[in-house]
Amino acid sequence: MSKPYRTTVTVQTPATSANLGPGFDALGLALEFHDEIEATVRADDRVVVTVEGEGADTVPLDESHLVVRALRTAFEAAGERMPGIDLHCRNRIPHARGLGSSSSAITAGITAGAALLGRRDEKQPDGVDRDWIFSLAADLEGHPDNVAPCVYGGFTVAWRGDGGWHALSTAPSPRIRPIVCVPDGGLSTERARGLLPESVPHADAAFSAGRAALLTAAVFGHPELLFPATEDRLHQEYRAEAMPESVQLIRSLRASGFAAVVSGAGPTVLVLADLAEHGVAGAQSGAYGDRDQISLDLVDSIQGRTGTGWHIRPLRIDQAGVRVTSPRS
Ligand SMILES: Nc1ncnc2c1ncn2[C@@H]1O[C@H](COP(=O)(O)OP(=O)(O)OP(=O)(O)O)[C@@H](O)[C@H]1O
Ligand SMILES: N[C@@H](CCO)C(=O)O
Repeated sequence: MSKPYRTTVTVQTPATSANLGPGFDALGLALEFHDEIEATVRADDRVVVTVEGEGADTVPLDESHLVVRALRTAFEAAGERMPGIDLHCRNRIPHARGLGSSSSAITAGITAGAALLGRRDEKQPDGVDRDWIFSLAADLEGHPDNVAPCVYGGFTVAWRGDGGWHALSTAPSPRIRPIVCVPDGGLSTERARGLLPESVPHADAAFSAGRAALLTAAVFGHPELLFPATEDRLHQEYRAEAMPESVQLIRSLRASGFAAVVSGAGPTVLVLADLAEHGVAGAQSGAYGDRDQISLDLVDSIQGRTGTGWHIRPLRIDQAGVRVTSPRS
């Protein structure tokens, strides 16, 4: 017999940027802009989907909708029959741009399922069972580097080992300000993964392992090392033919000293700016001057290189990950 479900839940999920240069399929960062879904149990068995914002004209509204698949995954994992549901999606994360829209949809659906089922982790202040959600979401996505920051927030390292998926989430240095340059056109992760070779030269693998290790040090205490720490030889060049403008922009930004990388599978370009480097006196001691003004100056400076067709946005790092905003615990 099925449990009595909660009737309505609202869930927010952050955008994410994966890879961060050398951390292919492992490193990720949660960004402070969010999708939101509201799921309400219906009296009948129907699933009714409505969408506003990004993807409203393109995503399917039937059982193949990614959030619905994720909801179903949560109910099946709990051994429960999924009830009929009214699902309303407010999408702000653009699709197929390298900002983790699919991980956001998957995480939102599984979290809503967990909340409707009344599943809780009593060790967490907000009761959200993030480990359970992360494990199911990483299985559905197939790689964990967007899902981990989406679920846990902050800067994450994720991997698969004994006992399944694992992730470590930590707060990066407050000196780091992510700035995204989002183009109008998209590129699916599936296509971008199809461009990767079966194997890479040992020297390139060694180079990338070293840079990924350096990046974790840069993110925590040494943002002045972000420029060398974001060099990659595992994926960006192999995918260049599918996003020539992004690769061109990265070259131009790096030539001017910006730590610029492809965000996720692209084609968005992510700049990891060190506010101390671009800021005013006192930056090293933690007083970075007017952070918002520095960000605007950086945007101006980046805009000078992009030309039209790019949306440039300074963002804060989301430290919370997925949230059940209603009902609150
Ligand atoms: N909110 C959503 N609702 C339904 N489907 C979605 C949603 N978000 C993403 N999708 C599906 O996922 C696809 C995009 O996923 P894809 O993995 O290609 O890119 P991404 O997740 O935006 O970028 P990346 O993985 O590089 O960060 C969309 O085209 C759509 O099919
Ligand atoms: N690591 C993934 C991130 C995008 O989902 C990739 O680059 O294919």
